[in-house]
This record gives sequence, structure tokens and C-alpha cells, in this order.
Amino acid sequence: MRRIGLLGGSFNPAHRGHRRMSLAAIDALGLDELWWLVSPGNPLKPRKGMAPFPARMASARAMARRSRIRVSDFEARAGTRYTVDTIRAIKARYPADRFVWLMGADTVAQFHQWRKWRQLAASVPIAVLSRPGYDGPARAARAMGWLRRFVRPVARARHWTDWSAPAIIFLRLPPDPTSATRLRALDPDWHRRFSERRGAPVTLHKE
Ligand SMILES: Nc1ncnc2c1ncn2[C@@H]1O[C@H](COP(=O)(O)OP(=O)(O)OP(=O)(O)O)[C@@H](O)[C@H]1O
Ligand SMILES: O=C(O)c1ccc[n+]([C@@H]2O[C@H](COP(=O)([O-])O)[C@@H](O)[C@H]2O)c1
Repeated sequence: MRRIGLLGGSFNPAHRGHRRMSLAAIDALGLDELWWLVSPGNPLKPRKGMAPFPARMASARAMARRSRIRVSDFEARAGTRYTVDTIRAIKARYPADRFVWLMGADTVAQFHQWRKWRQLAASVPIAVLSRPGYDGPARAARAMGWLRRFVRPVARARHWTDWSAPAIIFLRLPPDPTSATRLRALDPDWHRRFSERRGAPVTLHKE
């Protein structure tokens, strides 16, 4: 049994904040691996301004180098867009492993708009990663009205495999203010550097 964290994201592009939060979460949760699930298209985000999937994958691979982070195209392969469907498919594909869903504090505010979010929360434990400016709002988020009763103490973080979902933990990690929105504003054409790269596609998931 491997202990695997899943961080879903647009990675438009992947950045230092993703890497730092992921390495800290690997430590806090005692993970064997952390998979970055590069989303073919976040159902709640506009397509405009979204770089091509291969460029986002390549930026994630570059940022994940030499670590326990693995970059995954699972959603593109499985044809899933909604996290509830992705988790079901991953658990079916890797029945021997245990999974925890990771999300930055900023995403909790919208969680009640996710497809079947209560069912999702009942299918996988959730770890919320602190993000500067969003920690207070995350605890006050609409979905927390229901999720609050399932909050686990941070001192038990490494015992997440003992929990039955719903279970949610708020991890306090060293703050990193990096955001992809800001990076795109500074360098809107960032994806050109990656789309020109050639080479055999490396994949975590065998056919
Ligand atoms: N600096 C950060 N600190 C904590 N969590 C982060 C940070 N950056 C991203 N995350 C989390 O990583 C996941 C994927 O993030 P995403 O790829 O959307 O990056 P982003 O910087 O939030 O992008 P954008 O600004 O385009 O919305 C989300 O759950 C997000 O909350
Ligand atoms: O399942 C949903 O309804 C849903 C709605 C919005 C976002 N998500 C997922 O949340 C993750 C973070 O997305 P993003 O674009 O904020 O990086 C990514 O894996 C998305 O697929 C999922």
C-alpha cells in the first residue's frame, strides 16, 4: 500500500508555490508520493487564457523534478473532468493504494459549487493547504457549514490512513504567495517555451 497525495490543478503554469506546498505536505502527511493531476479543463474556469494541456504538463514536469512529486495526465486518459469522477476512477485503477485529496485554501470558497461535493468528501480524506490571504475565508466557506464536524486535529495528520471519510484537515505550511495568475500577467507567452520542447512523453500511468 502506498500513501499517495493528489493535488489537482490547472498548472497554468506550475510554479514554485505548488512545489513548496507539495514538499511540505509530503512531510506533514507522511506521503510516499504526491501526484499532480493536471486538469484538461477545470469545469469552473473559463477556457480563455488556458494554455494547451501539453505545455501545462511540461511546466509541471519541470517544476516537479528530483522530488517525490509525480505529474499525472490521469484525467485526460480517463476522460474525467469532475473530481468526484476522477477519485472514483483512481481508486478503481489503484485499489491497493490510499489517497488523500489536497487543495489550497483558496479553492475551499468554491467547493460547494463542485459536482457532488458531499459525495466527493465522503470518498476521500481532504487536506487543505494554507495560502496567504485565504486561510480565514476557507474556514468560513459555505461548504464548511457541513464539513466542519469532520475536521481532524493537525497533530494527527500522519494518521490520515486511519480515518474514514468525510475527514478534513487544515495544514499550516510555510506561506508562499506565488500564483499562476500573477505569473501569466508578467509573462503571458510562458507556454511557448514548453510547447516547443520535444522528447518522448513520460507517463506515470501504464496503458
Ligand atoms: N502558493 C500556493 N499556496 C498554497 N496552495 C497553492 C498555491 N498555489 C497553488 N495552490 C493550490 O494548488 C492547486 C492548483 O493550483 P492552480 O494550478 O490553480 O494554481 P494557482 O496559482 O491557484 O492558479 P490561478 O492563479 O491561475 O488560479 C489549487 O488547489 C491551489 O489552491
Ligand atoms: O469537480 C468539480 O466540480 C471541480 C470544480 C472546480 C475545480 N475542480 C478541481 O479542482 C482542482 C483545482 O483546480 P484549479 O483550476 O483551481 O487549479 C482541479 O483538479 C479541478 O479539476 C473540480
